[in-house]
Amino acid sequence: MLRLDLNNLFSERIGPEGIDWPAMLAAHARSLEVARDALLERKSNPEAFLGWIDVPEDTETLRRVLRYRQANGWVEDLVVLGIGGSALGAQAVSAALGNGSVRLHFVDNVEPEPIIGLLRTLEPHKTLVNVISKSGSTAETMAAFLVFRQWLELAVTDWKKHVVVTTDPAKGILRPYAEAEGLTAFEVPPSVGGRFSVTCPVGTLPLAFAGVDLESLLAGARKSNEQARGALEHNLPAQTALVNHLFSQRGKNIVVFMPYSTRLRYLPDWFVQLHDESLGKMRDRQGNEVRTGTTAVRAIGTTDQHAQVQLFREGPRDKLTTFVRLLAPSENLEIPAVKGLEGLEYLFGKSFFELLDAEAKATAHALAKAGQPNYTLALEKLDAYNLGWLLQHLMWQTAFLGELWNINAFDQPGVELGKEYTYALMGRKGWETLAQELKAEGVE
Ligand SMILES: O=P(O)(O)OC[C@H]1O[C@H](O)[C@H](O)[C@@H](O)[C@@H]1O
Repeated sequence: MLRLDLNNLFSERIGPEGIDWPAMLAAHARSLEVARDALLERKSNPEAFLGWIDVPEDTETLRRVLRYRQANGWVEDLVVLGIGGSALGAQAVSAALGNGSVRLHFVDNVEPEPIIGLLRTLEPHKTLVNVISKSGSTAETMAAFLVFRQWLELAVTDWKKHVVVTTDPAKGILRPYAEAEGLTAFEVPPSVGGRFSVTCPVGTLPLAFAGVDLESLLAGARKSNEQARGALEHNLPAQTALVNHLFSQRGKNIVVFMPYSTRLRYLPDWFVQLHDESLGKMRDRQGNEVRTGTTAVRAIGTTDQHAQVQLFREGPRDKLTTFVRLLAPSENLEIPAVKGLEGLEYLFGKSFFELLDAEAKATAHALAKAGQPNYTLALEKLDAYNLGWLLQHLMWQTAFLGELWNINAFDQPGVELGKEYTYALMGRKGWETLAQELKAEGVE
């Protein structure tokens, strides 16, 4: 169950910047319904990149992923070679819900030392390498694959058994390679963008090895679909999209995303890509220069109360904070009394979850008292169903915002130039002219 607490957005809590929620919801009801209908209408067009809506209904692919997991019980270490949307979802969910049966490692950068260190620890015979790239050509992922491919061939006789590919069904360098070498391969559906791909094999294959209950993860995602299709008063993603929209209009250009959970420590990283890469756009759908976007900032409660809350409370009023809380622990831990530490008697006999929950409520209220708007998404507990629900909720929220802001939330043209400069600096064939231009500009 996902519950929304908007109290710290209302004027009785945060003063003049507060909103009259019933009035705002009524005033924007039509535009939210139009947005929802537009998204549902466009989703049959693969070019609209709305395939993530229906992925949680695709039980056939899920069954194939689970069969592959079943057939590879020998795996003790799974190395994911992927970056951005090809790594962040599986990293967030496995950190939250992985049961440790298989150790997951994420190679999502090209700093050499961590990769060398990982290679030194791995037992090749017990290692499966899942190279994941929607485009099938991302430099970092391909460089890592070249190293791991050679490492396997030198170490084991049947290296092909130790590689599984997740990429576009037709495009890119990886797909023809997988076919030519007869490697097991899964698909990133063409209609699903990387940052929306956690419920397709990009996420579910590593998560199957991490021991995550994938049926429940997808069932939770379907629950969010149900809400997004339903009446506005139950449409939580439309509501949180409206909150983000209203406060971006009030100059809150930063959205802090702060789960009160160490197990959710990588969720903000996944959300940052989803939010920033979807909504930070130069042009609207008609090509007008608009430069939309609010900046997502990672934070974890209670930890970052001791690092960032000073700024969140007393700094500029340029932030909207989203808290994620759990309504119940999966396990709990009692705080014992200790003789001689009577100054801590307020903790004696209490539980860690009580302290976590108190700190979450205290921080949210302290921000509200300083006129800093914040709202809370509360999960019944941290399990696959509720996390799947939250992930799909945040994807819908992002999609609704893209509609409200009249932008394409599903492309990322802004990342291309950096890639082209990289090709030029690395001496890639065909990029010689650009390399010359860079040299003339003092970049080489
Ligand atoms: O999955 P890939 O094609 O390797 O892309 C990995 C990532 O890099 C791209 O440049 C985009 O910024 C991301 O949206 C994407 O998730």
